Amino acid sequence: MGLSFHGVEKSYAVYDRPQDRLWEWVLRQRRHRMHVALTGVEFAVQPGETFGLVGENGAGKSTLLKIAAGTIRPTKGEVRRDGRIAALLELGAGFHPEESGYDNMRFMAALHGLEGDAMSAFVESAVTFSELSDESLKRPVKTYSSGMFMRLAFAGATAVEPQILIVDEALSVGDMHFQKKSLDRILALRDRGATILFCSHNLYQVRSLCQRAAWIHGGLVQEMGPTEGVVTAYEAHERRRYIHLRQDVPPVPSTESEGAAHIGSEVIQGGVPLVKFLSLKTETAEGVNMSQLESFEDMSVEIEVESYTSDPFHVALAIVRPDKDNVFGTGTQMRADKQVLSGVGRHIVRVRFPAIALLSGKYLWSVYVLDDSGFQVIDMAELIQPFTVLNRTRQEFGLVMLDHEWLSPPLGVNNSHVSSPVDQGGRI
Ligand SMILES: Nc1ncnc2c1ncn2[C@@H]1O[C@H](COP(=O)(O)OP(=O)(O)OP(=O)(O)O)[C@@H](O)[C@H]1O
Repeated sequence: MGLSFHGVEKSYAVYDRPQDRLWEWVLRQRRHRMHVALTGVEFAVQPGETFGLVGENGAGKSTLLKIAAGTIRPTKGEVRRDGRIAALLELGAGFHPEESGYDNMRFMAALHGLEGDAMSAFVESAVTFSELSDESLKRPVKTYSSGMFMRLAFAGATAVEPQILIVDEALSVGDMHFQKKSLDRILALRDRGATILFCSHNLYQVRSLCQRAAWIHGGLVQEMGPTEGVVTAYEAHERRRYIHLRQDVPPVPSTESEGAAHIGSEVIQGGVPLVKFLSLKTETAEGVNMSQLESFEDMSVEIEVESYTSDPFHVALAIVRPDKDNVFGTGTQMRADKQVLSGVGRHIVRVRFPAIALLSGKYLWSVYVLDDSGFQVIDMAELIQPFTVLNRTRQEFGLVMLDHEWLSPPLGVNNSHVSSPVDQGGRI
């Protein structure tokens, strides 16, 4: 069923100097030490499931993906794959640089065992998806820009409908238009029941795409289960690591202009975003963009974006703590009517928070512009417009006021002589 790992372990032989490999062979004397990159991996991904892998650099994710794809063998244990597999790893690594785009697609088809009409259909499907011109496809691939190269590689890798798909940061292939196209192809495969193993440093994408996830740490599966819990645990670990490394916690922008450093297209790979975040404005009875507000005030938020395309998109926003914990996030893709925005020009999104239930503390905003699937981030502005909330009217503490009701003792009863089992435990 799908893809499963049984007691998988991978160790690499590490040589201090390249020549030690030769000396070891000549002298028949061990000149290496073993580095255990992965151990005790045991889980299964079901058909139709998208399973995420998260973890810091060097944790062992790529090793696990390569073992899943069959490009390297585990030292111990085994992987079972039930179905045709496509791996979007090291895209284009098998290309012959001197050969044309067309010929490389024919080689790929031959590797899949395709001949005649089936080969022609494969090549046709791949070159159409790549959107490369006939002239480009006749040239050797070594003359391609890296974007063109990756587009053809992605198109070829997904031209045979896979039942198992291994994806490693492949969603950052090419420009925004192609990234969206690639993501749509992956989502379509998922909807048709493919088993997907998805590895990314983009935790937003892992959260939105994957039902379950594993956090790999030091070659071990540190945590595994429903995505939200796993990613949250990993984020908490990363924060602790960051604080430990930096000693002094990085300053959170304290003014709007400092916050703006995080805004904009530099976060987008491949150029200018097709929809750009412009501004966020908050309003309470006290005024606009107040840096301080009271708990339980009515507040409205207005976000302005500009679209340079007629493609539909969504806008999401989050209230965030300075340590980056999300307090609350929502987006137009979560509205009951799932209404998308579309059309070239400026758009305004307004949200009202009646009697906002934030308690005393410092908060910031994060805004995301997303494609129509709600997965791909087109533009974002994180940790902007800090504001402080003061809770002057109530004594409850914490981040937010939760609706609650005291059930015992009943209202208005003087129970000073009554003791319940809970009271005996010293709690109320
Ligand atoms: N061919 C190799 N020879 C020796 N050690 C290796 C080899 N490939 C990977 N390693 C080591 O194995 C460990 C896991 O590496 P891996 O590439 O799987 O990590 P990763 O989680 O994918 O990291 P990243 O997020 O940076 O891609 C690292 O310590 C790495 O140095």
